[in-house]
Amino acid sequence: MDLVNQKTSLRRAKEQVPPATILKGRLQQSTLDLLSGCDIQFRRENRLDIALVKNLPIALIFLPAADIPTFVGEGRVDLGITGRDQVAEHDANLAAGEKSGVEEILDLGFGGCKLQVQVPEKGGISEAKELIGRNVVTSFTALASTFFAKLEGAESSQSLNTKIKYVGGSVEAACALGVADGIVDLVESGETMKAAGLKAIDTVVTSTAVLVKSRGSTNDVLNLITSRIRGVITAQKYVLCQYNIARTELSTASKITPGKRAPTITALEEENWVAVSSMVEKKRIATVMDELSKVGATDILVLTIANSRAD
Ligand SMILES: Nc1ncnc2c1ncn2[C@@H]1O[C@H](COP(=O)(O)OP(=O)(O)OP(=O)(O)O)[C@@H](O)[C@H]1O
Ligand SMILES: O=P(O)(O)OC[C@H]1O[C@H](OP(=O)(O)OP(=O)(O)O)[C@H](O)[C@@H]1O
Repeated sequence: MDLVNQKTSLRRAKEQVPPATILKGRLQQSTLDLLSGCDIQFRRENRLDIALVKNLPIALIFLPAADIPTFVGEGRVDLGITGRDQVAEHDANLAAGEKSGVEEILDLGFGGCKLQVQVPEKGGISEAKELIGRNVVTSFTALASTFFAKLEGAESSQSLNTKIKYVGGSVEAACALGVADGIVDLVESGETMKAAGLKAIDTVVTSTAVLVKSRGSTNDVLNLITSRIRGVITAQKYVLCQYNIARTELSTASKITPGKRAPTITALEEENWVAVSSMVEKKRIATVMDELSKVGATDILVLTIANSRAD
């Protein structure tokens, strides 16, 4: 990668367009989809980790998920998208009493995984406390140290008996290679863990992708982007449910579909009947439709929400 060009364009972009948002790696595709839903238009040159947005005064900087909390925390960029696990690791590295510069604004709902303590399936260890004083390998040394410090009742992670060792990747191989008695690693589908003959015995952090901002940072563009992202996330999470119901059953039906604030009720030409329109969480919609049918709702329709501006 041409670092000189990259640094120069980064400097130029920062001078021209201060607010920036950043992303790279595993969470990238979902993030790009999200930005596209927000109508944030940009063209990324081949091999360049910075892109100027065409229709807003911002630059996007593509960085590894683990580095994003540092850049956001130090106020070098205003907004970031990364895993909550990475923010937690960054924060666990802060000195005692030091306040994190990273503030979570929004759970983005994708990139779900868990940072878990894992041991060999056939090794006889079944609780994390049995690893005290032994070797634990991880890429998340700060979170693992804090976790075992708590288990040990240690004053700080400096006085730990458990030996926490860092490796950058293929953490799951550490037990089989005799480097570790247990590991602390991310689990999504669980396939890597299973293939390595490991089992999870505890959870350190549950994570999803989050939108973070630099603490105290606020400006119109930042608020605009946050509001657009919130709108797209809400639209993805909810559907619009419409149905007709006899007025006598309205209060029962409204309890089934209370909406985000309240359902919209419209009178029908037919006396004593109303039409109801309400946002319902997508994952609950089948059950909600069953319940509505049971209380006599008719013409139940479910509509996709393309976008939204709602809190
Ligand atoms: N199965 C998974 N393994 C690792 N990370 C996952 C998984 N599922 C979701 N994530 C989230 O993605 C983040 C990792 O993103 P990151 O871009 O650093 O990793 P990557 O995809 O390995 O890319 P890179 O090539 O830059 O290392 C994690 O911190 C976590 O929040
Ligand atoms: O539960 P799963 O769906 O199997 O995903 C979890 C695995 O994915 C990640 O590794 P990655 O593929 O990023 O490679 P790495 O081991 O080199 O970090 C993570 O460190 C786990 O090993």
